[in-house]
Amino acid sequence: MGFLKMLKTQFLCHLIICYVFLVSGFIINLLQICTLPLWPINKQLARKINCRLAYSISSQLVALLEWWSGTECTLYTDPESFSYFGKENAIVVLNHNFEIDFMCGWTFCDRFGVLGSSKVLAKKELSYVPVIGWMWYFLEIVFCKRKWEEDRKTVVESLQNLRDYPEKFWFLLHCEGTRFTEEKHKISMEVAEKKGLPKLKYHLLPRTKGFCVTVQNLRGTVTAVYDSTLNFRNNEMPSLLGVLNGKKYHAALYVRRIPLESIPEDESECAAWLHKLYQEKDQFQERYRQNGHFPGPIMNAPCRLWALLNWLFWVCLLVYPLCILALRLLVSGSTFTVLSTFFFCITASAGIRWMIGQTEIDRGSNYGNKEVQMNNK
Ligand SMILES: CC/C=C\C/C=C\C/C=C\C/C=C\C/C=C\C/C=C\CCC(=O)SCCNC(=O)CCNC(=O)[C@H](O)C(C)(C)COP(=O)(O)OP(=O)(O)OC[C@H]1O[C@@H](n2cnc3c(N)ncnc32)[C@H](O)[C@@H]1OP(=O)(O)O
Ligand SMILES: CCCCCCCC/C=C\CCCCCCCC(=O)OC[C@@H](O)COP(=O)(O)O
Repeated sequence: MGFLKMLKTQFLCHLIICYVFLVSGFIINLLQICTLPLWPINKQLARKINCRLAYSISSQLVALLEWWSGTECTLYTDPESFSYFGKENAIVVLNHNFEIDFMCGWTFCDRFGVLGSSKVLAKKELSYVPVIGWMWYFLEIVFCKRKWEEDRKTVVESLQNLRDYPEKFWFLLHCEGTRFTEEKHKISMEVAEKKGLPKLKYHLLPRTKGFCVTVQNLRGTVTAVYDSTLNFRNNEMPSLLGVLNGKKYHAALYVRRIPLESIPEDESECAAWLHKLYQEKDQFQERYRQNGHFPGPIMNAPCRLWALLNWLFWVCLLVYPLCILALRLLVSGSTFTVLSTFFFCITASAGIRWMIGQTEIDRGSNYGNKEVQMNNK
């Protein structure tokens, strides 16, 4: 094992990375709070500032993926679609099988300059996660409880809010609503059977309501749907802990650009359209499993230096005071100070472990684990 590779597995390195992420994150959350008085005066300026502040947080995870773990993210798409990326607002439909799919998504957002403003229909629980969840309030992320009767009003309102957003954005939808597990897959295929829909091998049955309402409310604001299918080479099952340990993964993303005009306006036709889309996605996954690549040429979307520069900036700013503090602590010799610092570090580590746990499928929700009564919603 090379020295650098060994260094990346060291707990002390992880502690420093997490410390930088947490402290910089809290500083940015605080700055975001400071923008509150600006919202009623100049909403568009407040939004633009918050996009830049959010970039400073989310790009740290991009830097971790690209520069620390060296993960390769390959983009399969046609040149025509490629020419639109980053130049228009779009709805991204992505499969939800991997613990780091959000990091790969963010990486592509960064490559096309829409990372700060990227949006998602996220489960409400994520809004309580420190740093990222709090940052999302200021980005006007759309949250849902995954209970349609309760969500309908808030989701529509949040989507309508985005109609005058001043920055180009991608709106991410994991239509499966939860991450793939064998158990959830079995149950969702029972639902598919009852609905007379073809079975899917690699996806859960998509929930159509969120997609239809998004298309309805963002018509005229977004111009296309990016049907995106993600997989990893050699059945890799990547994790955030793996990335933190410097493990290199190989992601492949296949993107088809579908103009929004071609998506039916009628709700049941729109739902049928989405089911057909997932049947096609399933075939793409099958081909990837068999051939090791997606259809379409590989397009070169190079990673940018900004994520790394932002990360280095925070490291320089925050690691020096940490060293001074540690040194002072050592020379102070006060048992009380040493013990309280020790307990503070343990609590912070437990906190960060809990945050990482949010990305782990084994600790995922029970949503989709039981079949919801059909026609009961
Ligand atoms: C060039 C590069 C291109 C792309 C780059 C890629 C990506 C980058 C883009 C942007 C990045 C931005 C941000 C990323 C950062 C972080 C994101 C991370 C994660 C957050 C994601 C989440 O939190 S996912 C969870 C929350 N989101 C969703 O659930 C969305 C999908 N869900 C819906 O749309 C739902 O409809 C709903 C949530 C709106 C409502 O939920 P509800 O449960 O009430 O659903 P439904 O009413 O729809 O469900 C009932 C219908 O489902 C049938 N049913 C019943 N049981 C099941 C079952 N077990 N499985 C499947 N279906 C079932 C039931 O029969 C009902 O059917 P109907 O026909 O009657 O509707
Ligand atoms: C710079 C390095 C920083 C290292 C430390 C990182 C600490 C962790 C940071 C952020 C954790 C929160 C990330 C939130 C994104 C998780 C997205 C996700 O995948 O949510 C799952 C949801 O879709 C479905 O949930 P279920 O499958 O129903 O359950």
